[in-house]
Amino acid sequence: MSALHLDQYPEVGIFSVEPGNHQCLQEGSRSPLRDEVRHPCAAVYIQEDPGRPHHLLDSELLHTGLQCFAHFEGRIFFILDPILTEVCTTTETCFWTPSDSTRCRGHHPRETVTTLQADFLSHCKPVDLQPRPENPYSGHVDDEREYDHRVAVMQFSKINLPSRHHRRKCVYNQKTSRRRRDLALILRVPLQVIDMLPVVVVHGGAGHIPKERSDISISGVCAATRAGYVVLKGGGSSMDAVVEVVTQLENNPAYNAGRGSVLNMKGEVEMDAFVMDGKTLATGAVSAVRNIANPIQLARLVMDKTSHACLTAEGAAQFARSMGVPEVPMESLITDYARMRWRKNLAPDANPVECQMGKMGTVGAVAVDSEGVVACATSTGGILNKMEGRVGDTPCVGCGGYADNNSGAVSTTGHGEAIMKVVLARLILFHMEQGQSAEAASDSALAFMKSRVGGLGGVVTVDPQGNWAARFSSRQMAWAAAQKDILHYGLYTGEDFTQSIDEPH
Ligand SMILES: NC(=O)C[C@H](N)C(=O)O
Repeated sequence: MSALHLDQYPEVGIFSVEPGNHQCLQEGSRSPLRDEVRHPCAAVYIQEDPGRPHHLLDSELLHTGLQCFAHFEGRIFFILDPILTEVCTTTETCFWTPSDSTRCRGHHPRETVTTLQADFLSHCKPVDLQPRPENPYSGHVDDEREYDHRVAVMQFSKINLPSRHHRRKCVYNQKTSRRRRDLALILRVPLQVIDMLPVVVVHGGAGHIPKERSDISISGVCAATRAGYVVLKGGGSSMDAVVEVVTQLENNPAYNAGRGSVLNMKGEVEMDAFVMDGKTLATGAVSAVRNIANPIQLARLVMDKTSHACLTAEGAAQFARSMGVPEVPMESLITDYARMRWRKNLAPDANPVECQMGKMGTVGAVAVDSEGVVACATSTGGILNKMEGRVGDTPCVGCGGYADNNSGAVSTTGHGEAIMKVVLARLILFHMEQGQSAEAASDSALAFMKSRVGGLGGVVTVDPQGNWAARFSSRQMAWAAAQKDILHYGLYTGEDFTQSIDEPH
């Protein structure tokens, strides 16, 4: 029998109710995931498909599933679908089919299973789960995708643990797993995930937004947020969603990213962009790139197509050419507004601080998809009248953004030099790892940046469960978030307007 290598499937694993509590694991379990238990997770019960044979999964997984049956107290998800057969097709051993009743004879406690099942179900309430965008096991199975759409998830409000007697039977069944009828597959899915996901949170830059530009700033982030949410609801990944959002904002001349970027000392556009995938910690960045409409897409190509984390200036341009990314004239990226601000800042009586504040408008997004994978994307033209070749915080890992499924994702905006000094995005996730909420962690890191280095900025933050925050220490930050078909948005501190996601802004 070919074994299923659990470590290849980060979403399949053993878990305990409390992070760090391994008591529910079978003694002597050889699971490679044994030490990776960090989050409260969901257990999944897979009912047999009446029409199909089940195949035996790796017996170790069966064992751990049984342990879960015996020890998991409350709050369990069961998937009533033969999704497991997707996994099982990698193995040869036939497990059980309803027609194959001989295998249920004798020692198989059929009634026990049925009773347990009825008992479980009587304490279940259905919860919607989005069809999974991509079959995580698709490398092994190609004809089973239809099952994705048949997943029904039940959340327990209360569960009666099997009696000792039942447990003993289960243990027996571990040894004779050919006769087992019920399989438990355990997914590392935080329990709250089902309700709160997917979610996308977007910013259009922290700073001081002139009154006449506040409406377009807000409507732009709202429109981009909706677009990102559509991607997520359609089963797209969080990475697809954040890249879509940022691409839209780069194309919108109201922001300091892509078209609309601020100009450097020489009156030219040089842009930075960054993406990060929380599942693998893969990153991609470009810095000081010119003549490209969507630096965020180039950053994603760096992540996907190279073994590097960041390409800069001419090297990035060469890479873009090799990838067939079209070059655009710099003029097409420069708006009248950007040129006006640049000139104003060159005037002898210009107040450089005031001018800097007026031009903020870096864009960024974080998202968690239905699979619980987090991602971030950030793109900027940098700061006004910067020196040629200046690289800001945006493309630096942990500064302009960070994404890690173990803690969350952040995209930042604000004074890049200050953000780099405190490694703002990673600092926020550090606070979250210490137990702070997304909101509290964002506030404390921003407060630290202000007090320690005098820097102002803003962030959007999510945790893998879908809790999110849009926080800033600057006067304003255009932001929006979409979750549970509701659009949230705001510009000044304390604002959180809501409307249905379908309502035009
Ligand atoms: N507006 C911004 O967010 C600027 C960006 N953080 C930079 O310093 O490059």
